[in-house]
Amino acid sequence: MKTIHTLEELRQNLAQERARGHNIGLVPTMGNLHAGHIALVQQAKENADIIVSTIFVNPLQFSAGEDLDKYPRTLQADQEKLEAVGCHYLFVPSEEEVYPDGREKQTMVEVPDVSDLYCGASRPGHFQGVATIVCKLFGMVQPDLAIFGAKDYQQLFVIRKMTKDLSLPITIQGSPIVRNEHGLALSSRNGYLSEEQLSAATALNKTLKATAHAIEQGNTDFDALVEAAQLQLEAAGFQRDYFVIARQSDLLAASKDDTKLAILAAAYIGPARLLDNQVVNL
Ligand SMILES: Nc1ncnc2c1ncn2[C@@H]1O[C@H](COP(=O)(O)OP(=O)(O)OP(=O)(O)O)[C@@H](O)[C@H]1O
Ligand SMILES: CC(C)(CO)[C@@H](O)C(=O)[O-]
Ligand code: BAL
Repeated sequence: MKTIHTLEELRQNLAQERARGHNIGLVPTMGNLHAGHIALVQQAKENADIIVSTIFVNPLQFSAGEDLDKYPRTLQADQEKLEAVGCHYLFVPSEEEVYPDGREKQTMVEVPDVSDLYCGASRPGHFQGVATIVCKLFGMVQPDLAIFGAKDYQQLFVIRKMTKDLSLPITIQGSPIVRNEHGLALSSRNGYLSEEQLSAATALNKTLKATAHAIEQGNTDFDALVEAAQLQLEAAGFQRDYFVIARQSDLLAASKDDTKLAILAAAYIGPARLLDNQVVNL
């Protein structure tokens, strides 16, 4: 695997790959890689000849006071994991390479409406930052295919809409959530938690599954289900962010007649804010 830091070197290498007839799969990350990220690379390998992973802790998607500075940076361990799974290129640009005119002067990409919901409401500007960096990575790598995890369900929705709205010739694939043996979705931010908090955090997935089960059994009192779920999470030691039974089509709150649902949740435990979701198809 070749690690590349500049756009010029990336473009030279990828031009050669394209000239050989290879198509390109992109796996964007913020690093501190775990088995969830490696599954994305594996899926990319099944669908593209050459895999480019990127590591960039994108300042534009962090709000003031968030964990930008303490976000774990573990480049050497990440390189070893990507090498082992057979990734071909790792692109690790500096902030200057990505935002040469500075963050404040960067043209921004804004996906309307959905960017203001849920994670976007808790983290103002977050999805503008995500859409902008992903759009830039698409321009830098010019992949045929890009893969994102279903753990960040709203992010995947935003990226699909951006790709469609901007007519970008890139196939977007989602990849299933990878969990630990107790059902907790793997996340870099799990590393902020103590053993005790990690164990309590399994309530997030349990609560989502219980809510999904109740809906599958015919319960349509979504307001009551959401409030019961929030109380369960609080009893386990979480503090509320959001818990919503949404429609898959536009992520707005579902009504009892909707049949394709996504239960989306974010909650705080200790120093971490965790995300998870459960899809329900009635
Ligand atoms: N458990 C997981 N299963 C599947 N995909 C995942 C998982 N965790 C992260 N991903 C995906 O990996 C990509 C990179 O995510 P990122 O580097 O932010 O990792 P993360 O573990 O989600 O970190 P964070 O804790 O900061 O949210 C995203 O597409 C994300 O959805
Ligand atoms: C897609 C992404 C790499 C953009 O910075 C990030 O939001 C993430 O890691 O999910
Ligand atoms: N996995 C989403 C990246 C973020 O939390 O900013």
